[in-house]
Amino acid sequence: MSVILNVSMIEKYYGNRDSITKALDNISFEVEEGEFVGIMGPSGSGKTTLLNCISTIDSVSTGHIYLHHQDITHMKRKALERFRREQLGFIFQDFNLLPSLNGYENIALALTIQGSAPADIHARIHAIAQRLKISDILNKYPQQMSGGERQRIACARALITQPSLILADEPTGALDSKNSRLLLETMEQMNEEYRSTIMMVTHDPFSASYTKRILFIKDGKIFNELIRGSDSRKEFFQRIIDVTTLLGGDDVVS
Ligand SMILES: Nc1ncnc2c1ncn2[C@@H]1O[C@H](COP(=O)(O)OP(=O)(O)OP(=O)(O)O)[C@@H](O)[C@H]1O
Repeated sequence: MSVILNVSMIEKYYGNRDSITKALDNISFEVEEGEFVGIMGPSGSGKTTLLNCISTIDSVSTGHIYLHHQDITHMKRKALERFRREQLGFIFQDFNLLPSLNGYENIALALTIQGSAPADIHARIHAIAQRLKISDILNKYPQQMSGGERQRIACARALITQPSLILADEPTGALDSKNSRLLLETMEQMNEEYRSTIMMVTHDPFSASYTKRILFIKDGKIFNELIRGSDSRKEFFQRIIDVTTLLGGDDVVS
């Protein structure tokens, strides 16, 4: 397997000389193509900052991030926009679907912007919709969908351009347990069937147990790493609970 993402000695400071927060403190790791990686850690530990630096929504203070060996920390605005559109897929807690477009149009948007032929768009959407079991909600508008349906449309939208990397920030945050489970199974399917490389920030050990590897962050540093290996999801869940208990903070479940 080849390394797709290389995060090298990144630091991120917020604020000014009077009040500085070191949100990321010398973080380095690699992600291989086809991995499903979880990022966990207490509130304020730097999880979202890390994801935002990888997605280029935020910039690093020092260090480098390479995607497919391209340094994404030093790109011009136009190149950045293109990079995000073509290389990344996003799944957010609040779905971020456009309310004036139906499910089909929301999924199609990136391909339409890229100038793909309508017949090609149609074929790709229907293939993905069948796989993710959303064919019968493609005509609905976001306000007519349940939270779980919206999030599955968001997954299809993230998949449709076959991005190098899918970034998810607390994707189950607004879902009940049944829809969380459905979404996580969808993401597992995206990872296993489409070989999508996924990074997911979560504070929830149940969600994290669907990943194959977890990086735990504390005070902006990598504190621990868990690899699922041949563990069942339940066994992995228990190991995650052990680390979150050790880590403290808000990740401890009672
Ligand atoms: N725009 C900003 N300006 C100043 N400080 C910030 C900014 N964004 C984040 N921080 C600080 O950086 C640190 C890391 O924040 P971050 O949002 O990455 O944490 P997190 O692990 O995602 O937390 P949570 O689980 O609560 O979402 C925190 O101390 C936070 O207060």
